[in-house]
Amino acid sequence: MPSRKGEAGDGAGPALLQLRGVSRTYGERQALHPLDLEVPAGTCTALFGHNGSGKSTLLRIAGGRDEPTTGTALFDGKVIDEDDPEVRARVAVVGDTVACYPDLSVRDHLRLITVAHDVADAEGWIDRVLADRRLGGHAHHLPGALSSGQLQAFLLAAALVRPRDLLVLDEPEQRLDPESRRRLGALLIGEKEDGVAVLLATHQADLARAVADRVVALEDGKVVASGDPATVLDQLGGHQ
Ligand SMILES: Nc1ncnc2c1ncn2[C@@H]1O[C@H](COP(=O)(O)OP(=O)(O)OP(=O)(O)O)[C@@H](O)[C@H]1O
Repeated sequence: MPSRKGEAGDGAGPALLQLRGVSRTYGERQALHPLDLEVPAGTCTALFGHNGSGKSTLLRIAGGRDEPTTGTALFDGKVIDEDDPEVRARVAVVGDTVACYPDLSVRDHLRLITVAHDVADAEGWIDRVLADRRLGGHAHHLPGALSSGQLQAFLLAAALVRPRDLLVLDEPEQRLDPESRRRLGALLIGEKEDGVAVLLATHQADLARAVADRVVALEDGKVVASGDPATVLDQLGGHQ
């Protein structure tokens, strides 16, 4: 992966991501009740829950794209602020949209990201990430010409051509075919081996079993189960 600007540590110190008493209210709606969550470097936590259970809300806070109504969200010991250059440099977020320029190709988008993050040997990284995501034949296409699964792979590629110590992903398995899903699992295991802290929301129990060290189940914005994947997923019936 492109060299990181910060060091993730060896996992022995405080967790890279720490949420303490974090809640989020939208008007009258309590999307998240106060919760604590820690994701150490080199580990993966998977959020599980039905539509509307609060997963994306939690991910937005963890990625610095939203602020908690109460509580504190810390990245590497500092309050997460999207405008903090360190957060921008070290936290990569894979959401369900990307700010696309309709006239720029897939490769040009990825180039812009590598320039912003000062990545050495950018073209080499871009080629590798495109090939790994099975987008090699689409480098010169415009985003509007991608299928929904290819667009999902492109969103992932945008996070992978840049350095990162925390990777936040919102249902990255959506719209991927079986081979791309298999590669996604292998990718996330590789991220952990590289010392990256991974936080993802998923509806796919198999993915959580394969990559997560911890599963947190949410229901109506509350944590209803938390622990090792086998225990929590069995408790949930393993088929949410
Ligand atoms: N910007 C917003 N304004 C008002 N309510 C919101 C907003 N964002 C989310 N909500 C509400 O907060 C609750 C949690 O939504 P959230 O998107 O976090 O759920 P989710 O678990 O990610 O769902 P899904 O699996 O469908 O993506 C929902 O009831 C939703 O309607």
